[in-house]
Amino acid sequence: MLKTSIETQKMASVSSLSLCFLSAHAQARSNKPRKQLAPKKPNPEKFNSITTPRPQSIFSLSGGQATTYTRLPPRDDDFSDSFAEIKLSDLAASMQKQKKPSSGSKDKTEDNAEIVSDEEDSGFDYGKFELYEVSSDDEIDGDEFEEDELIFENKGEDESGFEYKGEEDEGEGEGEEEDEREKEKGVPAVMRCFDRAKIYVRSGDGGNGVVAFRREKFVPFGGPSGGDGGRGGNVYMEVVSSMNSLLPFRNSIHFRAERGSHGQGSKMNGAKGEDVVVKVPPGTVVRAAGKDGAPGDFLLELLHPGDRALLLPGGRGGRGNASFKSGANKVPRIAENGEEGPEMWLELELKLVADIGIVGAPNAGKSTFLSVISAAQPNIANYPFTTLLPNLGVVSFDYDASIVVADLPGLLEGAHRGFGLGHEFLRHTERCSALVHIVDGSSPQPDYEFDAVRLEIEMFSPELAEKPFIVAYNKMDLPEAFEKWESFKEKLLSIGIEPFCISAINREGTRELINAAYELVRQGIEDSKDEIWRDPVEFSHVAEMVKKQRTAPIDEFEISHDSASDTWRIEGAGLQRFVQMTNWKYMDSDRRFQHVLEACRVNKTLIKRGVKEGDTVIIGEMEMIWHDSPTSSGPNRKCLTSPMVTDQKQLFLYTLMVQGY
Ligand SMILES: Nc1nc2c(ncn2[C@@H]2O[C@H](COP(=O)(O)OP(=O)(O)OP(=O)(O)O)[C@@H](O)[C@H]2O)c(=O)[nH]1
Ligand SMILES: [Mg+2]
Repeated sequence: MLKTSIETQKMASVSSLSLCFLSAHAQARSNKPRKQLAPKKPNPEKFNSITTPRPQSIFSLSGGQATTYTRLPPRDDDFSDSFAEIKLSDLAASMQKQKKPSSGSKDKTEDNAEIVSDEEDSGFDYGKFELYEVSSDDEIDGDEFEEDELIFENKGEDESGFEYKGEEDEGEGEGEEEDEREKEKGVPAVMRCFDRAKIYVRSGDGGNGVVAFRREKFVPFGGPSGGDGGRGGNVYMEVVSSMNSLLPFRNSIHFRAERGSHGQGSKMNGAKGEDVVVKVPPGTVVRAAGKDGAPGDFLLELLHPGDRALLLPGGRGGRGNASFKSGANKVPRIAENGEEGPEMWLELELKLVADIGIVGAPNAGKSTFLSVISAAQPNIANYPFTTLLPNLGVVSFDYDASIVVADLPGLLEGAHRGFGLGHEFLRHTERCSALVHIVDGSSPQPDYEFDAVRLEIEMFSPELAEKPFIVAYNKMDLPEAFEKWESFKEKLLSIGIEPFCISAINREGTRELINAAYELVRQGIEDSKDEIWRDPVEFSHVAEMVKKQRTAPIDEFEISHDSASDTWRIEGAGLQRFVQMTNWKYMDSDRRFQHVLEACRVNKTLIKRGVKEGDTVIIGEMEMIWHDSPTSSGPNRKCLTSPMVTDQKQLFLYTLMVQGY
């Protein structure tokens, strides 16, 4: 609705700039500590760790379809063929077959026979494999196995988790998008927020200038003395080394700098608004928020602690009437509003800056390894997916040599397609110079587990698969791991990889392993010596971009016409800024506004385009009515004649309303 009273209109225009903010919502979820189980019985026999490590050559696997890794059946054929055929859905079917008879009176041997016959079609004996695992573990440590078995049965029944979810997602192609959404919802908030955040930043508005005149004893005509408003606070983004996730942005997503103080009499300028500094962890990528789920434009990448970028400069303070004094107008009754501070929604993405990434299947001992080589204290327990978020640890080698090691959640079949947790966090290894691949030696098929994880890495990103890596065969203190070490080693040697064997829990072989990994990192640094001398990064380009937009010439505008509503819309950053800073409260503002419209040829262009009496003209947030001559305006309306306009049509300004009210 249009208001017609000029006074109320003016008041409205002053307080008109309302902004709508999206509200973001995040709920905290407690991170309940899980029960820690006792380690398995150690093998009294000692093992010989390999002490002549060599950086591994790049290993790439052929094959298409991802496969299960920890629960793969024994295979006698070529592994690359098998990858193409194994389906998780087959596995689930066989697991269900296996469960049915167990509730009845059949014994294990009967179960086994039934499953074998069922799998004659698929060609893989998953059920048999599960039974094999039961009996083998049972022999070693019956009590402990019961817990393991329970966990995997629950998964089969879709009560707890990840594997079964993967099986559902595998389903029909048409529901893929829906599945993706469900999967996204299924991830706990703490995991979603670990490395992604959406925040709102706004720099401070400039303070308003004021109209004031010096009135002192013996100074009867002291002249204009209205001070300028202070500049609004800036928004900075700074990298702090103490942060290693974006989780703090779950609680606070709005960052607004303070507005500048208003000017005062006696030529007192307003104070500058307080800056706001958004603190982010090293490795944060900043993008402008995209629309409709599309990724926004890349803005910045902040890698090193201490990096500080000016994102949004504060708005300029409005000038007071002292600044408008001139030879022609010695008593100016005009002052400007402060410039509005720019605002932005930003998407933050964290890619951890670590030198080494520890990858492997769930429960392989990755966190245990990190805990023994560094001071990090990740959760360690005898079940898969103990680690839900990446852990970082710093390993020192010398006075001045240290590396950052990242322990990632376990990788599951289909991780590259988003199953399990690995996919969420695999990208954190993109900045690593090398990988340490931990293989659980006590798993039934360590070599298949190794192949499957390698395949997942390759499917996720070929660049990642090309990074140098070291293979560590863990849990050598356990008899079952010790037995399989020789065959595992042989297999890897046959493809040109020299594996390490370690017992992370006993700290055996771990020092040699991390030294070898450090050697890889050092070598990588040597190789890319030239690249390291990066040019000093220019972080102010975002602020420059914003400034450029805001200081666009006032005579650059576009006019669009809607003939249905007789509305003319004038778009131009410079002109809009000018409108916003015009303080309609003061007498001379209207006159100045008319001058500017004439000078930048807005009136002429409108006349040329055929504007007529009573048409609505919108510039920025101001809505005005066009009158062909001063006399055609109503009695309540104030007509302003510009000295530059004589007998032609003029745009007479009435501050009728401000959009948004
Ligand atoms: N016997 C033995 N047990 C080990 C060894 N290393 C780790 N473990 C045990 O293996 C279990 C899993 O260890 P974690 O370090 O949590 O394994 P992880 O790879 O981080 O597991 P996720 O975080 O679930 O992916 C724990 O019970 C550890 O105590 C080892 O060298 N020997
Ligand atoms: Mg872990």
